[in-house]
Formats: sequence, structure tokens, C-alpha cells
Amino acid sequence: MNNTLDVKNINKTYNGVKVINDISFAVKAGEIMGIMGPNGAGKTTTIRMIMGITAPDQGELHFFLNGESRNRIPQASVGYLPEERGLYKEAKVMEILLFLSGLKGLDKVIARKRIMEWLEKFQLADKANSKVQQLSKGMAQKVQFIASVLHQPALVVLDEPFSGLDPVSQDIFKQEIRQLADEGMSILISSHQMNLVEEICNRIFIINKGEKVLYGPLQDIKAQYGSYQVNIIAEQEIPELTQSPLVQSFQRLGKKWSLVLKDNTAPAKFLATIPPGAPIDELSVARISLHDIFVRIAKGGSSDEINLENR
Ligand SMILES: Nc1ncnc2c1ncn2[C@@H]1O[C@H](COP(=O)(O)OP(=O)(O)OP(=O)(O)O)[C@@H](O)[C@H]1O
Repeated sequence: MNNTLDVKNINKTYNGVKVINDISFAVKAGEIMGIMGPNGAGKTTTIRMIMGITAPDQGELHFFLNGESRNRIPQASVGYLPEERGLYKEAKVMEILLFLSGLKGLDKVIARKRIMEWLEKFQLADKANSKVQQLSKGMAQKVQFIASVLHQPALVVLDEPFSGLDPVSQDIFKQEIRQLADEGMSILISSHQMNLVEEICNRIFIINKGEKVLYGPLQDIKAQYGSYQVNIIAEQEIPELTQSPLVQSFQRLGKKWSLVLKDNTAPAKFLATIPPGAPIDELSVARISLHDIFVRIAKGGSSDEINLENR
């Protein structure tokens, strides 16, 4: 697959502190690439350099769009949802979307049709003539997202697109973003909520304190840190399971028991050791989450403390 964006060895220092340290990654045509990491890791700074808002101290950016290679971002071929949300509050939804798509060179008649289609997808068709200030925060975010994709750019950069959205809206966003990638758009998403975006990304780049932690196809990363987790709902501890030689660690949160299996333990092997009649209400098996992989790496290889609240 061809690259749409190549980020090569970029560095950035603010006030003598290196906040981005030799970062390199690519975004391929038609993929969803996730740049993830905790608060303050350097995601927004990286995105601002890609968008040309701030320049890297060292390193290069290459954009391959419409058959041309460039070092500066071609505005009409890119869509951007910045971390700071904000649209002109006095403007009406249709007016502002027509204005913003006009800046990207989109024909008014085509724009109007696409705007109505998008507003319908987000159940906002009845708000076309409402002022932005009459929208809820989530509704305004949807309008701003529409503005970033309306001109069908080759590359879309979404900085924390899910923050502030309810779970239903998050699902609609995920669905629409997946659809855009399937139609060939390259999408770069930043998020500190790893478990929220891991299901839609093809590849991920995890950054922490300005440095690369992990980079590659999600499935490969999960296979590399290939342990499984067995989640059980049970009133009491079942020592045959929590103390099993196949279990590396476990956590309890009320009735929820989360058991991380030792690396390379097949789930079926563990399941076969469950005593008949064990008092289990529910049981599920999953690969350990990206969040847990990050915690493991950040703690220097230990997965003993896994935060069940964030699952
Ligand atoms: N304009 C600036 N001047 C000085 N320091 C800055 C500036 N912008 C960012 N930083 C610093 O760079 C580091 C990375 O910040 P950045 O906003 O890129 O993180 P982030 O990963 O996007 O975090 P979050 O998830 O909280 O949005 C932080 O230590 C931040 O304080």
C-alpha cells in the first residue's frame, strides 16, 4: 500500500525540554492509523507539525497526494479536526459548512447536497438552520467533523475525535470513520483513550514522553504481546483458577475477576482446567487490551497492576 504521509525523524523542543524525540511513522492510503499515548505524550504537538501549525526543529514530513510529493501540507487535500473545538457561534450550521467547504474549493451545489447527507447521518438534519450556539457540545463536534471530511480529502487528521461524545455518538463516529477509510481516505486519529480506538485502527503508533513506545499493525502487536485475559463474574474467589499455574496475575473488582494467562497459554488449555460446577455466573476470553500492553511496557514489563476501571 502506498504511503500518504511519511513522518521522518521529527524532533521538537519547547523551552529547553524535548517534547518530541526522533519520531517516525507513516500513514498509508486507505488506512486508519492511530497515534496514541497518555496525556502530555506529544500527540497534539506531532499533529500540529503535520498540519504545518508549528515546524519541527529537525526531521522531515512528506505528503504523497494526487500523484505528487510535497513537503508542506496541501490544504485542499487535507481535513483537520483540531483538539480545540470551535466554530463561529453566531453562524448557522448550513452556512458555516458551506463557508468552510468553499475555502477548500468545493462547489456550492455539491457541498449543499453532501452537507444534508452528512447531517442526516448524524441525525442533525433538523439543525441545518440552527445557530452553532444552539447546539449541544456533541452536536457541534459532529458539525466540525463534517467540516473536516466534506471536501473528501485524501488525508484526514482527527485530534481526539471521541472526547466529549456519548457512547452512541462514539459508535456512529467510529462507523463513519471506518467507512471513509474503506472508501480510500487515509485517516490519522489521535487519542489517549486506547481502548476506544483500538477496534477501528489498522495500525498504531504509541507515544510516551515524546518517544516511540510501539509501532505497527494492531494485530501483530497484540500477537507479540500475546497473552489472553479471562474475565469471570463470580461471588467468591475460585482458587483453582486464581492460583492456577497457567495464570500470571489476577485482579478483582467486586464480583469481576480478571485473570491474565501466562504468555503463550492457549485459552482452551486454561478453560479445560475449570472444575465442573465452579460457581461462575459469566465468563469471557479476550486478547489483553492495548491499554494493558501499554501499562506493561510503561511499568517495565510487568502486568501485575492492570486498571480494570479503564477497560
Ligand atoms: N506551545 C507549547 N509550549 C510549551 N510546551 C508545550 C507547548 N505545546 C505542548 N507543550 C508540551 O509538550 C508536551 C506534549 O504536549 P501535547 O499537547 O503534544 O500532548 P498530548 O499527547 O496531545 O496530550 P493530551 O492527551 O493531554 O492532549 C507537554 O509536556 C506539553 O506541556
